Amino acid sequence: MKIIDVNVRVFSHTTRRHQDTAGHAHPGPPHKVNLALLTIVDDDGAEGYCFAAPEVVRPHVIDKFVKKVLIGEDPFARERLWQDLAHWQRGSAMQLTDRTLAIVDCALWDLAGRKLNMPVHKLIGSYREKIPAYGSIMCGDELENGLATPEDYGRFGEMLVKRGYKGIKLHTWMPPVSWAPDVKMDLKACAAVREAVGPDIHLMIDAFHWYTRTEALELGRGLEKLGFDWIEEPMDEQSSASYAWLAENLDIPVLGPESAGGKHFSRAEWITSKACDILRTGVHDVGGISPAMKTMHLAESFGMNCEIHGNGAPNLIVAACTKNAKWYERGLLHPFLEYDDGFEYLNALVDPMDEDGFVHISDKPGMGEDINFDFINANLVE
Ligand SMILES: O=C(O)[C@H](O)[C@@H](O)[C@@H](O)C(=O)NO
Ligand SMILES: [Mg+2]
Repeated sequence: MKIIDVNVRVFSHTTRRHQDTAGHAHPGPPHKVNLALLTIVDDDGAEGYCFAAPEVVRPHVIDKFVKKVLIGEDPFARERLWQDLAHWQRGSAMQLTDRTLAIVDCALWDLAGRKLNMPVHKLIGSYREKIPAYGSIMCGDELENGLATPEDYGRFGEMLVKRGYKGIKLHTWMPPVSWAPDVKMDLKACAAVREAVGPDIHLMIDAFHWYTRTEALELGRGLEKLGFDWIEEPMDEQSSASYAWLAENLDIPVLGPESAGGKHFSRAEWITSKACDILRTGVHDVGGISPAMKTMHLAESFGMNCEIHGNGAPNLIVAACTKNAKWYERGLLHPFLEYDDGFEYLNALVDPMDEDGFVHISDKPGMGEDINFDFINANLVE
């Protein structure tokens, strides 16, 4: 078996999610955005797919790196192909990113599953068929009755509990919100949600990513009084020493890193430097399902949980195949958006959640995405 082609289709679809200047999502009017579908084809005609931001799989990256490594190779040689791509990163002038490695790794897993008519989580070795989800709320905003006040967060927390969530994570207010960041307002929003949902719902925070050590300490101490499960990314994750200081000075578990580079290698350093109590990984953060699984196993070896960043089929697969993730991050959520409406390019949600707050893992072949190829091919932009 050999890979004979790697191609990218860019298509447009309609969404009400808009990105702010920090890359965080907020609701807005329907608008068209572009998305890419990477396809890897082998000489039997089997195909594997993965969705990506178009710039992550732009022609330069595909032609100069991905095709050079993959074409002519065995599609089942995922580990060697990942290692080969990873070794091309250093000389790529930062053009070959972990995001691209993630897309390629996922598409290779998808090809294997579709070819063998097996779901990927069973190829890897399934641990569970369903997992509890926490509702991951969008960053705060200044929209009337949106997420503009602590009371807005409290009301939305109540709505999420009624939907079945047993855990809720707040992303609080950050620039470009005019008056953000503000530790005291963060704590007011957290207190309003705790008041609204009661003591038995698990609560977490993912705060402004650039607080100082003393601001993060003030936030953490306040969360301890509110019985939060963890504090996430309150400071720049490029300083693991700051997180080691914070973890030393707080009782509430410190979780990370999410956005720090370095794949599973840097996450090993976060463990040995005691920079976190709960580790974090994410398929798109560490370069694919394969390195995300390595990160989960690394954490397990140290008796640690590792929480997985982000929604979507690849992250759900990692959660399905490991014991030491407590949650699936379902989101991002907002009072003005109906998450269960899904997307035009998928015929079904990849992460349906029952009324008890469990997301059920698909047994469809591959990554389990029911892709609407007719929609994609009818909305190509390039
Ligand atoms: O834009 C981001 O930083 C992410 O979407 C982030 O808001 C969210 O996914 C996250 O941090 N989850 O933990
Ligand atoms: Mg986060």
